[in-house]
Amino acid sequence: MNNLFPIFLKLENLHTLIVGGGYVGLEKITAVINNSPEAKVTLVAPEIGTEIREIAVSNSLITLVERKFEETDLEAKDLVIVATNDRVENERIKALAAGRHLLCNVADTPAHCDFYLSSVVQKGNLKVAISTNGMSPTMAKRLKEVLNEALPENLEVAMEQLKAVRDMLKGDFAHKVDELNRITSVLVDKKN
Ligand SMILES: C[C@@]1(CC(=O)O)c2cc3[nH]c(cc4nc(cc5[nH]c(cc(n2)[C@H]1CCC(=O)O)[C@@](C)(CC(=O)O)[C@@H]5CCC(=O)O)C(CC(=O)O)=C4CCC(=O)O)c(CCC(=O)O)c3CC(=O)O
Ligand SMILES: NC(=O)C1=CN([C@@H]2O[C@H](COP(=O)(O)OP(=O)(O)OC[C@H]3O[C@@H](n4cnc5c(N)ncnc54)[C@H](O)[C@@H]3O)[C@@H](O)[C@H]2O)C=CC1
Repeated sequence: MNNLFPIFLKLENLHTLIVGGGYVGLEKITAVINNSPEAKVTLVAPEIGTEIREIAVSNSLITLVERKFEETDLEAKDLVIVATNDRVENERIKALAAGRHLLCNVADTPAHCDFYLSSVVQKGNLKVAISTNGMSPTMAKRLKEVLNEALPENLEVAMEQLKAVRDMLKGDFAHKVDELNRITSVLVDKKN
């Protein structure tokens, strides 16, 4: 049973702190920017890898802070991703974040995460997020590849057309729902 509650965040409205600038820090900032190119991100670490520096050079919304984490880094942040190679420090940062009611992900310790990052299938406006409840990130990555192949490319056109119908439909909410269900029933009708 997977009890995680999935939501889609508008990271451009939030300020995300990433602690750690190594391999995992790079993975996490890449995931953030690929999904939300206008995300406001501050990354703090004494050693910041060249790939992260390159990403930051071309993105003015990313601030790099080249030193160890300090508690004041949590000020005015909404979301925290902790990815240092110091487990004890990761745990301390998580506790400080919790003290401020900040949502926190600790890359190497699922038990200390308030949220997990997901594997993401993107087709235009469609986005499918996958979680294995932390059981196997590799399975999530593979399923992403399977779904990416399986989902048709023309979904974007279908979504645009449905949006046009949706914008056009007058009447009450129940009527709209009925009409949209009727038009899209072909998607779920069993063959024969
Ligand atoms: C719990 C979670 C917390 C979190 O990080 O948010 C977590 C935890 C851990 N990951 C570990 C390892 C790996 N993680 C990946 C990859 C991804 N990990 C991601 C998410 C999550 N990873 C969350 C659960 C997601 C879920 O519910 O399924 C993805 C989906 C999203 C992302 O990170 O952006 C991204 C795939 C993106 C994509 O490509 O689609 C790979 C594979 C690879 O890199 O190719 C490996 C190596 C192989 C392996 O172990 O499977 C370890 C052991 C560390 C160690 O051994 O030291 C832990 C800690 C532990 O499990 O104890
Ligand atoms: N969830 C996941 O997907 C995975 C998690 N991990 C775990 O993530 C952790 C980090 O791994 P890597 O990025 O490969 O390590 P790394 O050695 O490449 O980078 C560590 C980074 O943490 C920074 N750092 C160390 N102390 C700090 C402090 N006090 N404040 C701020 N930054 C600090 C370093 O400067 C460096 O930038 C490890 O504990 C590892 O077990 C590893 C693989 C996958």
